[in-house]
Amino acid sequence: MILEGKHIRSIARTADGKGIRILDQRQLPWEIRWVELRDLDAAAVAIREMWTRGAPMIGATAAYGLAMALAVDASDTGLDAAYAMLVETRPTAINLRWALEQVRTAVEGLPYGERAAAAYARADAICDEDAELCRAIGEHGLDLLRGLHARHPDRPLNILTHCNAGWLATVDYGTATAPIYLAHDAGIPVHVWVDETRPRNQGALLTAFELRNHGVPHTVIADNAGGLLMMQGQVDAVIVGTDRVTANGDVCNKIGTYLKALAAHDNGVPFYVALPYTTFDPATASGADIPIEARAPEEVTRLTGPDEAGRIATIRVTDSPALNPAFDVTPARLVTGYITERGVLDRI
Ligand SMILES: CSC[C@H]1O[C@H](OP(=O)(O)O)[C@H](O)[C@@H]1O
Repeated sequence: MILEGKHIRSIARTADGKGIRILDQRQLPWEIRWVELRDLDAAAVAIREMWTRGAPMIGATAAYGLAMALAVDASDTGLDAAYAMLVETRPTAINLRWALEQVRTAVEGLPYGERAAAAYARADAICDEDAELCRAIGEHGLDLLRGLHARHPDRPLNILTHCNAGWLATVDYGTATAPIYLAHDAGIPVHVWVDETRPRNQGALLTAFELRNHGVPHTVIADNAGGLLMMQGQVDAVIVGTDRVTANGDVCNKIGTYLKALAAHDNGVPFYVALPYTTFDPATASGADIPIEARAPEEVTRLTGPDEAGRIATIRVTDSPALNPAFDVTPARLVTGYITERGVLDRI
């Protein structure tokens, strides 16, 4: 999306076409560091260690990771080994498995010498498709926000979002942010309450960075402040992204999303989930069946970032044991609607 005044995507092929170029999101917003991933191992590390993250972005990176692997070993054994390594990097976002299956289907049955090119082509198409899907999510979400703003045209529309479901989490536009960007660009005054999103602070670090670059008014809040704001009538709608929506409409998303949905339900605030259908997983019956990624306790017990002098420091939040589930599940009954490329749906 907009970065340093230019419209760019969050992932692209390297100049020689063999690798990919992504932003190392661990350094944002303090440093805009583009990195080149040039083989399978680099792609796996980047996903597992969250250099790059967000369901569609994880899928796109994995797709190219498989292509890079096939450029080295296009045998069935090599394909299976690369697939297994990539699919194990993060268990929750369905886009990872979906994208790997797309590439595997595109190459299976081809002569070994044609597989790498077919894999790169499918990965390219996944990126182009994702950008278009997210733009369409934005268009349908724009209609929704236009209607919400018409109820009180005298003041900005206040949207609360959790984590980062922005263009950094996708190839372009984002999912939850796409309607926000399009509404802002259409002249609808919109303000965003940005949940900091402990423990990795994707909201305070990444969503706030995106909104600043796009010129969208926003305010970072502690995760625990959203309920009060809703009770005070300061939130017109909640829009979040998702890592997987199951057959019954349950929504898996960053830890803390469920608590926002409960507060929204209790205060009559509409709660929307924005997703491309590539994040819909009809093969999983309900949220109870989704593997919830458990990440390192140190993400909770330590904080790392620049001090006032710009020196990177790590502080100890606590020396006690910590539990760090990365996602939770919001039951479909708490979801007002799903903003998709096919429209805003009251059921998926
Ligand atoms: C558009 S998918 C965004 C989704 O992914 C994030 O998870 P993570 O930062 O761990 O990759 C979060 O759940 C976002 O809502």
